[in-house]
Amino acid sequence: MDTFEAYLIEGSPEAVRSGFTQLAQAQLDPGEVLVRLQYASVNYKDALAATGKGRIIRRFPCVGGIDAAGVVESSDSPRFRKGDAVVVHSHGFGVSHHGGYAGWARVPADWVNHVPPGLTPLDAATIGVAGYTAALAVDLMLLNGIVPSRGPVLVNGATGGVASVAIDLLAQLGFEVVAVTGKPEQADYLQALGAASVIAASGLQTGSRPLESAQWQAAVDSLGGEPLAGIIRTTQKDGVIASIGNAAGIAFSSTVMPFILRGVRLIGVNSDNDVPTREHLWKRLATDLRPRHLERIRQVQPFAALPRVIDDVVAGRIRGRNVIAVGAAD
Ligand SMILES: C=CC(=O)SCCNC(=O)CCNC(=O)[C@H](O)C(C)(C)COP(=O)(O)OP(=O)(O)OC[C@H]1O[C@@H](n2cnc3c(N)ncnc32)[C@H](O)[C@@H]1OP(=O)(O)O
Ligand SMILES: NC(=O)C1=CN([C@@H]2O[C@H](COP(=O)(O)OP(=O)(O)OC[C@H]3O[C@@H](n4cnc5c(N)ncnc54)[C@H](O)[C@@H]3O)[C@@H](O)[C@H]2O)C=CC1
Repeated sequence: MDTFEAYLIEGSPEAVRSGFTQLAQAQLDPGEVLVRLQYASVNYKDALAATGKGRIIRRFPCVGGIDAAGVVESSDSPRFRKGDAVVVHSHGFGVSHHGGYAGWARVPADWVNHVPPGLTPLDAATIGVAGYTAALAVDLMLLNGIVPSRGPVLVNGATGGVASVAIDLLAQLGFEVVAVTGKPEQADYLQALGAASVIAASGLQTGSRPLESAQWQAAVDSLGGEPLAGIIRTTQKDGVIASIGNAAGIAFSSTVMPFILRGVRLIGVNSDNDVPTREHLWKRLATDLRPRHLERIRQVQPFAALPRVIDDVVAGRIRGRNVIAVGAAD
C-alpha cells in the first residue's frame, strides 16, 4: 500500500468541496484497527456531508463515508485479528475521522464489529448504518411493547435505506407494515420487501386536530418535520413512534394530547452506541433479525460512481441501499 484512492471532503462548513484524491497510510487517523476496505455505502448523512447541505463534517479535510466493511490488516485491540471480516460505522467515522470512501481506514476498536457468521462483508455494508439503525428501532419498539396483534406499523420514506430494512424486519416479525412513500410507482418493490399496503405520501390522511382517528400502533419515521407531527396525532393508545431521521425537516409542531391522552411514546433512535449494544444488534442482524431481501435492497456501484450516487441521494432519486465497491473483494 503506497497510496490509495479516497474521496475527500475539504474546505469549510460554508464552502464544502469533495473529490477523489490519493492518500498515504501515514495520513490515516489514529486507531487500534487498520482495515483494508472493500465496501462502503451512501447514506443520507453521507450525501449531506459531501455536498455541504447539512452540517455533518466536524473536521476538514475528512474522508467521507459513515460506514464500511472489509478485512482487518492489523490490530492493537485483542478483539480483532488480522484476517477478520469487520464492519465499521458511526461515532466519528466519516464525520471527524477519515471514513469509508477509501481503500483503507484506521479506527478505534469501539467503532468496529465482526461481520457475524451468516453475513458477508457485502451484506454488512448493505445493512450499514441504515440497517443497523432500523434494527435498533425495531429492538427498542419491541421493548416498548409492540406486538403484531395490535395493528399496523407505518414506515415512511419507505423506499429509503433505513425504511427498506425496517419494512423487511417488521414484516418478517409478523407485523402488518403500511409503507408511505413519495414514489408510489415503487409499490412492487415495497410489497416484495413485505409491506402489506403502500400509500402515496400525498394521499396520507393525518388531519390537523390535536388528536385524529388512531390508525397505527407504531411507526418508523425517517422524515421528521410535519410528517412526524401527522404520525403523532394518528397513533393509537400506547403506540410507539421511533424518531430516526430528518429528511423532511428538523422542526415539527405537536400538542401534548397524544402523549397524555393516548400514552403515545416518541422514542429517539441514535446509532452511536456502546460496544455491548452494537454486538447485540449485529448478532440479531445475522440471526432472528436477518434481513431477508438484501439482494433486492442493494445496488453495488463502482467507486467512480460515488459522486453521481451522492447527487441521486440528495435529490431523493434512490431506492434501498447504494453500496460502493471501494476496494477489491476477496
Ligand atoms: C446516520 C446518522 C444520521 O443520519 S443523523 C442525521 C444527520 N445529522 C444531521 O443532520 C445533524 C447535522 N447537525 C446540525 O444540523 C447541527 O449541528 C444542529 C442543528 C444539531 C445544531 O447546530 P447548532 O449550530 O445549533 O450548534 P452546534 O452544531 O454547535 O451544536 C450544539 C451542541 O450540540 C452538540 N452536538 C452537535 N451535533 C451533535 C451530534 N451529532 N451528537 C451529539 N451532540 C451534538 C454540540 O457538541 C454542541 O454541544 P456543546 O456542549 O455546546 O459542545
Ligand atoms: N438516528 C440515527 O442514528 C440515524 C438517522 N438516519 C436518518 O434517517 C433518515 C433516512 O436515512 P437513509 O435511509 O440513509 O436515507 P435515504 O436517502 O436512503 O432515504 C430517505 C428517504 O426519504 C425520502 N425523502 C427525502 N426527502 C424527503 C422529503 N423532503 N419529504 C419526504 N420524503 C423525503 C427519500 O425519497 C427516501 O425515500 C435520514 O434523515 C438520516 O439522516 C439514518 C441513519 C441513522
